[in-house]
Amino acid sequence: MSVNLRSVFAFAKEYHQKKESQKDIQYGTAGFRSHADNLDYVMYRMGVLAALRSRAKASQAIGVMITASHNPEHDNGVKLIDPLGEMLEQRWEKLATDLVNVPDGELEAEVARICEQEKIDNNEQAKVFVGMDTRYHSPQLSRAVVNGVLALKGTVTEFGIVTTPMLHYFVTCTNTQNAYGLPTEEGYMNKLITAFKTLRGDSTENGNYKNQLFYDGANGVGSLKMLGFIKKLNGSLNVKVFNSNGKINFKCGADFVKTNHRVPEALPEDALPNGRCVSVDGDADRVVYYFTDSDGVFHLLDGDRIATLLAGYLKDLIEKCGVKLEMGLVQTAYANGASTDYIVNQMKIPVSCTRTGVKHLHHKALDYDIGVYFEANGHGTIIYSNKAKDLIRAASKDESLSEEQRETAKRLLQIVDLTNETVGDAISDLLLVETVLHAKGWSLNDWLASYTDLPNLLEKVYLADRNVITVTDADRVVVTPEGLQDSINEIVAKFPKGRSFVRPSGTEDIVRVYAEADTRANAVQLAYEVANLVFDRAGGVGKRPEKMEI
Ligand SMILES: CC(=O)N[C@H]1[C@@H](OP(=O)(O)O)O[C@H](CO)[C@@H](O)[C@@H]1O
Ligand SMILES: [Mg+2]
Repeated sequence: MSVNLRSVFAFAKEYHQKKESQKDIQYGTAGFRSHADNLDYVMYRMGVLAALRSRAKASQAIGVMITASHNPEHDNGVKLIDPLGEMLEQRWEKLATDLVNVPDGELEAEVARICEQEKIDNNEQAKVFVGMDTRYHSPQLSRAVVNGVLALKGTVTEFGIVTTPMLHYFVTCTNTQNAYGLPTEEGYMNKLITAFKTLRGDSTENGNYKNQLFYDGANGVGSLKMLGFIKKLNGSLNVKVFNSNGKINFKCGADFVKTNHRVPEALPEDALPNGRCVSVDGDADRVVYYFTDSDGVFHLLDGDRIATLLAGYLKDLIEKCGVKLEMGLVQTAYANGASTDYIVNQMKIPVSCTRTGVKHLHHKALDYDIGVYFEANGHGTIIYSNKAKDLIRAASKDESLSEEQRETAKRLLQIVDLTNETVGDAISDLLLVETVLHAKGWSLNDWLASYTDLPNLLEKVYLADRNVITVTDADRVVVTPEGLQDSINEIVAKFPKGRSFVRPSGTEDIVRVYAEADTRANAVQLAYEVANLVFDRAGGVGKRPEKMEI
């Protein structure tokens, strides 16, 4: 079979045209994201690119996930998954951006250019996996991706509606010849549930830990899949699902809860007070915990908190079974300063800070034998090196160790199985958190007591062009406009424990302002001053940023 690149253009011109009015878009923090109406040609071209990527990677499977995660219902998006389940290599993000932005008439030449540059033989097999979230426009956009792959004579496997982490998992399983697990929904669920049940044993309650979880599915694929899990969990974890049938992410989901610092709509009455609640986002790769206490006060346990809980527990198990492994924790600048302080000074675990976006965290976490990485918004996982897995496996069989040490090593092996190492996975993460809370006999209040968050705020500022702001040093320092960083520093210096930074979002047309300080009033004032400074110095549009309620 020989592939005629002209057909890529002919197909596009006939069925997936790019209008001349389409503005350039960029492969951002998590792929392309936009209003669903603007995405047909983007999807088609990403199908083309995925086929090319597969050929460039010795015909291994490449994933294409259609989702706009935590964005509103009218948005959609697409991200590519590399052979080992990682996010697309950054060099190819640039190719993706170039391919999407050329006019139809230049498409054939652009594809030829990529083939030449990347030494791609279009007669090789191309294998592409496609998955989508529950948005009503996802099936239609999925057709466009499939057509893109077929235009290049690749083969497509459609997984239908799946969470983003499930598709990452399927890609990894396939490319490891099933060593990581079976690339089916059944295989994924069985792997997690078997490990979870083994870790939990017969008792489902322990100390302050109660076997009842309230689960906000963000009206997305996360609710659908959790309903499937519940059947297989057989009561080993009681989960009450809510927000399973409405508008995706609307007044619910992990992003809503984290950003607004309040419970989602439709929280069941029996979750109050003190019920253990959890929210995932629209594609179920993020998770946050929360509860409302007897005085009606809301408490959030976010990604920073999850990272400390999991890392602390792993550290204890590793020490107990006596294997020598270096563990590290990776955060972004959005991590609460109190969490970083706690990890470094109390837990004595090394911490690194990377740019926003899990691909950066994941990459850094690979430097450790065991790398725990989480964004504050609840997106993260744990990765275990082969060395770590080998040493733990050897310890589980080592007759020179005590029975207790061997059992601890076995427990660690189950924890490894319960982790979706390919990417942050809300369901796997929550099963890990439940396992640790259960083992410790902790309520959420016990967990909350480990450290106290600094009051913090995340604000949005609208600019004519958000890209006038460029940043460095893991997003913490503004490079342009010149002088802006000095002015931010002057404001920050006025607030005890003050910290604030500014960066353009990679998923929305906004600039984000983060602020934290010793009191809520100070954090609010700091965010307000920095947001207005950015508005004035960087070309703000629309209404000036207002002061958030205290
Ligand atoms: C402050 C924040 O939460 N930013 C999020 C958000 O990215 P932005 O580039 O900030 O829009 O979406 C990303 C994808 O889900 C996620 O990785 C990241 O953490
Ligand atoms: Mg998401």
